[in-house]
Amino acid sequence: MVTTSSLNLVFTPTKPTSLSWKHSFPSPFTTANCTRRQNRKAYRFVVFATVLADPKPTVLVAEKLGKAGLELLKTFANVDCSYNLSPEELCTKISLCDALIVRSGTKVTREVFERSGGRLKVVGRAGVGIDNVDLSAATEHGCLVVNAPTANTIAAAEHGIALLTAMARNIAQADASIKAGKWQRSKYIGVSLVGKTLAVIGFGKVGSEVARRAKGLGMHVIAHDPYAPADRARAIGVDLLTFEEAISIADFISLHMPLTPATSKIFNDQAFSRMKKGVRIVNVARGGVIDEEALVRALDSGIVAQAALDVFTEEPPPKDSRLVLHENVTVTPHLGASTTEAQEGVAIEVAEAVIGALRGELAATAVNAPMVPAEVLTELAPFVTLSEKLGRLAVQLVAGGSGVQSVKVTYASARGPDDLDTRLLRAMITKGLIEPITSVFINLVNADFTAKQRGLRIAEERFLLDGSPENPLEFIQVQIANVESKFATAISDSGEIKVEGRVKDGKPHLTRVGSFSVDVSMEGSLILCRQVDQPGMIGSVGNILGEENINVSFMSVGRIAPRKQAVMIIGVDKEPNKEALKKIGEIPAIEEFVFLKL
Ligand SMILES: NC(=O)c1ccc[n+]([C@@H]2O[C@H](COP(=O)([O-])OP(=O)(O)OC[C@H]3O[C@@H](n4cnc5c(N)ncnc54)[C@H](O)[C@@H]3O)[C@@H](O)[C@H]2O)c1
Ligand SMILES: O=C(O)[C@H](O)COP(=O)(O)O
Repeated sequence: MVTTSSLNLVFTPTKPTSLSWKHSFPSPFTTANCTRRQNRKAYRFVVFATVLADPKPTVLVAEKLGKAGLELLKTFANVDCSYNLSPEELCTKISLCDALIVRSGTKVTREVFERSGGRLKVVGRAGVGIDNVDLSAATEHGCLVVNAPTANTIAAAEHGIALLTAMARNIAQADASIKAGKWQRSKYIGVSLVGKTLAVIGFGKVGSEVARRAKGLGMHVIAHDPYAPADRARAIGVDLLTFEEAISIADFISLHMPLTPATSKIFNDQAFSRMKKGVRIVNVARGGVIDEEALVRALDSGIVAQAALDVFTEEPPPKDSRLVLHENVTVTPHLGASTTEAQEGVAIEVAEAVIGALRGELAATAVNAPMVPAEVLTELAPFVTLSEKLGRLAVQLVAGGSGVQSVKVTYASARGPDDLDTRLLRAMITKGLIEPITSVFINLVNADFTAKQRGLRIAEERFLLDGSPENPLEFIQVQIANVESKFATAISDSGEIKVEGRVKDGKPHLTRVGSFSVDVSMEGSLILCRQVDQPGMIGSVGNILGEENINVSFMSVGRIAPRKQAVMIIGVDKEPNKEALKKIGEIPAIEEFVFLKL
């Protein structure tokens, strides 16, 4: 069975390679089972290797982080805690940093990535919302973004409930009144929650915890979330409705979705006009999901009786903000995640993720890389190495390399397409294809972007084999179409450069070049020769290399038939000088040859 898809990945590196892994941090594959604090079974990601001159990386912590997280970071990195940096100060410092940790108060803009000069490898968001990080720019610059998605969930849910109850009983206003010397019992009559309908918009981690707690208060809870599984809602006794249905029947609305282009100002004049008169709104998500001027109009007209807000479009909001000063509005300064417990948890969660990413380990909380289950990664590890080497080898066979635009990758496997996740392999082939001909560093994050930018199209094919699906792959074939080769032998009968490899005893092997079957371990550097098949060839080439003190690690000959043409592959420990290569080319029986670095 053959299926085809074009390159559509965001992703990358993995195991150290001689080009990309020059520091002594442990390999991602030997440390894959890093411990995570909570709920970490789900997914891990292959991140990347960094090239660091200083054995210790530098982590810039730009906002206050819990002590335990800082201590953890200090065991691994030089930690620079510089709070309240101006945008310009951040951009100036960033070129000296391998990682940056922020909360919601720091805008990590495109300029930050540009000014990092490629050194910034990971941005850690000590919290959930990543709307303050320019994810596209991070991806384009191959910078991983990780967050701390679970440690502040309960704190945010509790804050939502605190605002809900405080708003319903006018706690903040009554407190201010009594402190101003007044005693206004009839002014601050509240409303009851029991039996009222609460619409939770965004039924994720925080939303579902709010729903659970609101049910405990005797409320009827409904929710809207286009992506939430119905069974999760059912399990808590919550009906999932459309946006219009949910907002039109609710007495209270609590917001818990991320700020995205789709949710920006979703609560606008039109939405408010559909609500029940006297509705009450809580927002501990993001200020930007509400059109704040429209909310002021809705409060003035009485459509919205009260609002309790922890988040604002601009933080801090302007001192004269009509919304903040409105008598029916209760506000807190983005305190949802601000409990001692949550901040310690978030700090550890983000510190672990950042350290793991800098070590090149598999990170569980990446937000701009594809999710690949840990067990898949472990199984595919040797094929990951093979993929990169095949890409690296194939592109070096192209005459003038940079004209590569159309690549076909064939995966031969006894597994069905659904049982073989090839995203990692495809990215490593991309890495192998692009890195030798550019100065671009390719990793899990930017492989897709870089390939697209270069107009490189990678089509994937599955070749379904009979037999046991125990081994994920039998072989991988990389073909480059519409190019000339500097080693004509690598061109297959159908006109493409073709190389094929397999994993043998856990090691990558080159098993085909063009139409020739070969079998060599893919290590170090290779000399590929096409020659007339005759005795003494191995000795002739070996002598020339010996004279230059170049160690030969292996030799392999593949031939069509005795005394006809053969392909000889010689593994060498270092690059022969020009003179030695010239002498090899002058051996009469050698028709063509090429030197390749793996
Ligand atoms: N105030 C705070 O201090 C604080 C603390 C934690 C989280 N938050 C914010 O709360 C929000 C939720 O956090 P979380 O941890 O529950 O995230 P989450 O990813 O677990 O949940 C978000 C949910 O929103 C849903 N969603 C996406 N688009 C939607 C749309 N158009 N309409 C309705 N639902 C939509 C998603 O499907 C998801 O289920 C985020 O914006 C986060 O930044 C704020
Ligand atoms: O998205 C979040 O995690 C919260 O908004 C918390 O933000 P903070 O880290 O700035 O408190």
